Amino acid sequence: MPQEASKVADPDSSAEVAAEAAAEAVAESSRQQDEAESGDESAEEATEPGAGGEHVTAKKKKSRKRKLKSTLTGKGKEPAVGDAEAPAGQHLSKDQLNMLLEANPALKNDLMAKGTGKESIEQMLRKLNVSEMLTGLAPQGKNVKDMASHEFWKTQPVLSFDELASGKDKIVDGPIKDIQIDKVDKNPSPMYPGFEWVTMDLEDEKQLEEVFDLLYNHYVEDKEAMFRFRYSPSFLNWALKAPGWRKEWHVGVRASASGKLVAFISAIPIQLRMRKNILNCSEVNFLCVHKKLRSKRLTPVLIKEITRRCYVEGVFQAVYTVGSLLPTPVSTCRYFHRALEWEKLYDVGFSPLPHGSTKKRQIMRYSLPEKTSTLGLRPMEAKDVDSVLDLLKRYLDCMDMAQVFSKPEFEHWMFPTEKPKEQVVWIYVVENPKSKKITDFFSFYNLESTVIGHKKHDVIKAAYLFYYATEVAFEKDASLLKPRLNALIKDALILAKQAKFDVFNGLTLLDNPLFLEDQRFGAGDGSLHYYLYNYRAQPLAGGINMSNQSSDKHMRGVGLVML
Ligand SMILES: CCCCCCCCCCCCCC(=O)SCCNC(=O)CCNC(=O)[C@H](O)C(C)(C)COP(=O)(O)OP(=O)(O)OC[C@H]1O[C@@H](n2cnc3c(N)ncnc32)[C@H](O)[C@@H]1OP(=O)(O)O
Repeated sequence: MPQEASKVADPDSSAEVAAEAAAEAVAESSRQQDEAESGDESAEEATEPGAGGEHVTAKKKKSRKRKLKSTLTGKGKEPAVGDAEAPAGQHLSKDQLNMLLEANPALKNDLMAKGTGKESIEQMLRKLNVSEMLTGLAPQGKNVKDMASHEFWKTQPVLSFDELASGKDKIVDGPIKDIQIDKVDKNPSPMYPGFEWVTMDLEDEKQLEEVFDLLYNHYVEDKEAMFRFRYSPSFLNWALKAPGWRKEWHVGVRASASGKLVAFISAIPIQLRMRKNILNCSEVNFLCVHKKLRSKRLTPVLIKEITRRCYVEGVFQAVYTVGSLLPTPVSTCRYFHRALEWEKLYDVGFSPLPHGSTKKRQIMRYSLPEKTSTLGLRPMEAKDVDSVLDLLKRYLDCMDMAQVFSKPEFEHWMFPTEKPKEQVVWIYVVENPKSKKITDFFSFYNLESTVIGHKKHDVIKAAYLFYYATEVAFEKDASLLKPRLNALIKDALILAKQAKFDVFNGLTLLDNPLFLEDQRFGAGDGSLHYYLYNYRAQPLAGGINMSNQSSDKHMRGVGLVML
């Protein structure tokens, strides 16, 4: 699952969203400056990482680039970004504007931070265009593309910004495009000259290591490039070989001359329930392009190829998560982080020292008891599988969107029998001491982040909250759920600390808003957008309110945890 590496938002900033937008503006202007300074030629030079002995003249490179662009986009020329105007806010009714604000909680916050007090939010809204409204990044609109500027995405079967803006109540859940399997191309799409497609064989440790290396050096970073996800080979082995996995869905690109792996995209099959409909779906993840091959439009080629490989297998829908805004999220969740080793997180720049606080006070704030307190809590055992799966299924039925777990899938994800080199997932159950029934469970997985260029620490060890469920969720008295979840998650924090994790991360999905604040999770600076491919659906609650804060009034839309 992919996403943006998030860290704790600085609570001292007057409006974190505005700060985030400003940081993006700086990054954008430095990027433009870089481009202006480096010129086309050096960018060309950069397109062949590790291409070893291959000798290509600058002229040849230019003509190759032109040829490529037309082959890959199917057009001779791509219109410049921003050629087409998005519909202006003025065309929307008050109801539509309100609906947009509701669909995009970050926006209101942003407008309030930017407002002069003279204009109402509604007046400010009317000055924006639709895509700006949807993104919540309105004041930095130049970083946000409207639908027409998404040269690739506007050609794909995904919900457009305008469709959402024209009224979410009008959206009827269902496939966008009817795919005729016999018309699907049996051959891979054309690849850039000098590069070639490869189907990675992840049963081969060397090839698994190659994927690890690519991601280790080039995968998702936070906005300031301080941290980069470090998915271990054991993790990748687990994530990419879920029941029903297909080798053909582990797609790589190699530089022909050197054989170096320079790009990757993957999918695994899942059954996804969207409200009442069950979709035979693929979950797309680990899209990565070598840093020196960026902005060459290799991504659309990779996406088209994984799409083709899914279509060939009769899989016509997909789900994926991305940290950045594309057309058009079905939901958006926010990252939250609970410090376990606050001082280390402070040292590496992950957690700020709030104004007026001291290091000592922060360490105290995040201290935890040595021992767990839930009666009957213990590591899960093989004999628990059926009861825990049953509990999880009933709990996930309370969510609008969730994976439909088969027993082998449940075992793979939460109780793997194969013991990897590095432990990936932890799972605990609560057994009622009298009835011996399993009443609750929780799980978390291990995903480290590389600390880029730090003298003292090279890695942050993060536990990510995975699935959990409790019988209390089905009690008539809804007020019982919050204390129960708080007790369980507090124990999860204690166990994660015992397992030497530095931080415990979670999103605003499932019922998480019921405990994030009480368990001292801090809001992160990253969001995670959920997307569906070839499926139109009314937006789902992502656990955040109009001010982008965790909210128990906006829960139970997203029940799918992606890695
Ligand atoms: C039925 C089966 C369907 C299967 C397919 C379902 C869809 C799956 C979709 C994939 C789900 C992946 C889930 C994950 O793994 S999300 C994790 C993505 N990986 C990273 O962030 C790792 C670090 N970054 C990189 O490796 C590169 O920056 C990437 C590869 C992200 C973009 O490389 P680059 O910066 O060099 O761009 P380009 O010049 O090649 O291409 C530009 C075009 O690509 C669009 N773009 C940029 N980033 C993403 C993104 N993360 N998802 C979808 N589209 C993206 C962009 O809007 C533009 O299109 P348009 O705006 O002009 O239209």
